[in-house]
This record gives sequence, structure tokens and C-alpha cells, in this order.
Amino acid sequence: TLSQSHKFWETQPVGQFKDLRDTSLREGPIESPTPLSEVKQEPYNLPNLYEWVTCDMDSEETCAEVYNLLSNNYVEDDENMFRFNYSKEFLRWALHPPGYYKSWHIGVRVKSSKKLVAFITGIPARIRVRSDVVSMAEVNFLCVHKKLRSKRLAPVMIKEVTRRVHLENIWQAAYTAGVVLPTPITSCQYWHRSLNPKKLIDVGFSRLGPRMTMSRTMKLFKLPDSTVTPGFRKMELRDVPAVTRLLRTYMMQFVVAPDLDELDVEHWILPKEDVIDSYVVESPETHKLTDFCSFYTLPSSILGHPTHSTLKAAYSYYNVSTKTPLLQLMNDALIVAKQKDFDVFNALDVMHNETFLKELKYGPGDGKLHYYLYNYRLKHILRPSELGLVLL
Ligand SMILES: CCCCCCCCCCCCCC(=O)CSCCNC(=O)CCNC(=O)[C@H](O)C(C)(C)COP(=O)(O)OP(=O)(O)OC[C@H]1O[C@@H](n2cnc3c(N)ncnc32)[C@H](O)[C@@H]1OP(=O)(O)O
Ligand SMILES: CN(C)Cc1n[nH]c2ccc(-c3ccc(F)cc3OCCn3ccnc3)cc12
Repeated sequence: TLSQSHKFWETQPVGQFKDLRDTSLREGPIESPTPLSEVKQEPYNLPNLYEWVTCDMDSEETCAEVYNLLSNNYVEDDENMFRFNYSKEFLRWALHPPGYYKSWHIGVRVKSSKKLVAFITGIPARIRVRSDVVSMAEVNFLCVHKKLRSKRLAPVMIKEVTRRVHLENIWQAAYTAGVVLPTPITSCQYWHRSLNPKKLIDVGFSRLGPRMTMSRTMKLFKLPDSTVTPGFRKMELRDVPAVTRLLRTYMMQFVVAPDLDELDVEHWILPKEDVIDSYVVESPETHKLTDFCSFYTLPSSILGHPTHSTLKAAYSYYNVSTKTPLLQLMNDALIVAKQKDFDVFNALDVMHNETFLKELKYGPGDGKLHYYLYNYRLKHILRPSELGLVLL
């Protein structure tokens, strides 16, 4: 990375590795906005065989094409044993937040066959950086078909989504990646809590510990059949105002965090079957909400296993504890995830997560998730505990 050349990223308004020691550089936007009349009006050129297409995720047919492209060509773990398998319902949830732009859901088709071979998306988000609330695009689902890799298609995809975001007068973006690019604002470790250890060992996700038997391992990860916190219940629509107040107050402590209003909370946190689960703690005495936890459903395909095809994984999303200890709240989250037949519960070491990871028997994952801002410089790299943002 530091020695590597980044022919595309060196041309972009992002923190460059060579700038890291230049303390004269100010925190904030790197480039000023361009007058809209000067933003390139027409799409970037693609190689001749290909054409741009805007993907309408409300179209069952288009959503299925996007699902299939990602299901066969999206992110795999380092050992190529698992591949994310975002569901169609999840993709519609992820791409249709309040104020979304269809034009930011960008595909590339083969002109002759109309086959979808690449995809990239943006969604609008208000992200606070210290005391600065910035309108940004959250960029995600960048995917080039396995057969078209290493042809420099990704930079064209990135420039095109940048152009379309600029057309909406937005000049910053946030994104994450498992790869190191110029330049991470923080690098988070991911952790896994076994819920179905036998299956995880059968498929090679986990290994039997030294001097451990399978039955000893199953006992180690066993959880109670029901939650322990009085007043712990599924979130409902009527909880949105109180959950929004809890979340906005809690988020103020982090350097980078989403600025979510009630409409955002209704979209991002209200339970949706097989997509997002959220629970609140309603005090039995006062009936006030004191805490909430949430996790999203993102299965991974198990590549080439004879009997198991899918790993059912829950990912910790936003959790706020003001009365129930976070440890107890997150243990209840594990208990409901086990009740819902998840195989594993994943979490990043962001926010206050490192206070419960080891105690709740999470094991460290084999890689890192790096966070990036586009056209916004931070003077110092952040600690994961200073980050309050979780991208899907
Ligand atoms: C103001 C608004 C701004 C909006 C835009 C903000 C920025 C948004 C940025 C996007 C955020 C996405 C976030 C997101 O979706 C979450 S990260 C998940 C990305 N997707 C995957 O890993 C799926 C499987 N892999 C692929 O489909 C391909 O390998 C991809 C398409 C990843 C690269 O295709 P390829 O055929 O393997 O490679 P070439 O076309 O030959 O291109 C090579 C160039 O691409 C750079 N590269 C590689 N992986 C990258 C990645 N994950 N981010 C950014 N850049 C990435 C690489 O460093 C090199 O540039 P360099 O020579 O300078 O080093
Ligand atoms: C965030 N969002 C942008 C998707 C994304 N892109 N790149 C990634 C690299 C790691 C993680 C990640 C995040 C949290 C976590 F607990 C485990 C993870 O990956 C395990 C390795 N793996 C990859 C595929 N199947 C298993 C997500 C992502």
C-alpha cells in the first residue's frame, strides 16, 4: 500500500499516503464543489461492447439480475470459502432509504446479450464528522463480473457514480472495503460469535479448539432459551420517536456518525423480516424506552460444500444502552438470534463493541474492514471506538 502505486486513486480527492505527515493540511473537504453547469453531463465512456443502465430495484426482473450478479460475483472471504449472498428484499431495503436516487443505482450491460456484468450504488446520507453534518453518498455494492476483472472497469464505475452524485450537488462520500486503499480513516477488526458451532466447524468457518471435543464446544457456546432483560421486546412503529431520541443522543459521542431523523430510523431500524431485527427495552415501571439493539441478516453462500449451501449470519447494527448494561443487552441479542436459527453473530470493534466482544465469547475474524471518506480529509486516523457508522 504505502509502496504500491494507485494509478486511479492517486488522481482522486482522497487522503494520499504521502500527505499523512503533512500537518499543515486542514481537516474538511479536499476540493470545492464544481458549478453544476461544469459537471460532465454525459456518462463516462465504457469499452465498446458495454452500455450503462440505471437499475430500477422495484422491478422484480432487474432486482433479480442484480441479486444474481452479486450472488455469483460479490465479496468472498480471503480463503474463497464463502461469498456474501444479500437477498433481494435486503437489496431493496439497502437501496431505498428516504430521499434515494434511482440514478445512483448503476449497472453495466453487454450491449448484445443485455447481460448485467457490473454494478455500483450510492444512497444519500447525512454524516456528521465532529461538528460538521455533511450530505454524502454512501457507496456500496461495487461489483464486476469475475470474467471482466483487472480491465480497469472499477475506476470507470467509480467515476460514473461520482459524476451522478455531483449532479445532485453532493461532493462527499463514505465507503468501506476489505482492501487497503488511499487512505483509511480507521480500520476495524471484525469478530464472530458462534451460535451453531457444529455447523460452523462442519463447513470450515471455525475449527475445533485444541483439547476441545465437539460436545464441549457446543456446551461452551450454549445460550439460554429466553432473554433475561425485563421489558425486552421487538421494536414497533410507535417506538420510532423514542428510539430516534436515544440514538441521536448516543451518537453524539462518536467522531463520525450518521445524523438519523425519525424517517431514517423508521427505514433503517424498524424490523423487516429476514432483513433487519430490532429490540427495545421498555421499563416495566415507567414504560420509557431505555435501550435498544439491532442486527441485520446477511447470509453467505458456502462455496462447494456437499451438504450445506448457506451460512445464516447476523451482523450487529446500532445498539444503544442507557440503563441495561451493554453486555446484557448484547447477550439478549445473541439469544434472540439463536432463537431465529442464525449460525453466527458478527460484530465490528466500532463504538463500544470491544467492551463485550471477548466476554460474550466472540472470536476475532481473519481480516479488517477499512472505512473511507471521499473528498474529506481527517487530520488523524480514528480509533474504531470513535466511529459510530455501520455500512451494510
Ligand atoms: C462525491 C461522490 C463520490 C462517490 C465515489 C466514492 C468512492 C467509492 C469507491 C468505491 C467503493 C466501493 C465500496 C463497496 O462496494 C464495498 S467493498 C466491496 C467491493 N466489491 C468486491 O469486492 C466484489 C468482488 N470484487 C470485484 O467485483 C472487483 O474486484 C472490484 C469491482 C472490487 C474491482 O474490480 P477489478 O476488476 O478487480 O479491478 P479493476 O477494475 O482493474 O480496477 C483496479 C482499481 O480499482 C481499485 N479497487 C479495487 N477494489 C476496490 C474497492 N473495493 N473499492 C474501491 N476501489 C477498488 C484498485 O485499487 C485499482 O485502483 P488503483 O490502481 O488506484 O489502486
Ligand atoms: C460492509 N460492506 C461494504 C460489505 C463488505 N465489503 N467488503 C467486506 C469485507 C469484510 C466484511 C465483513 C464485515 C463484518 C464482518 F463481521 C465480517 C466481514 O467479512 C468477513 C469475510 N467475508 C467476506 C465475505 N464473506 C465473509 C464486509 C465487507
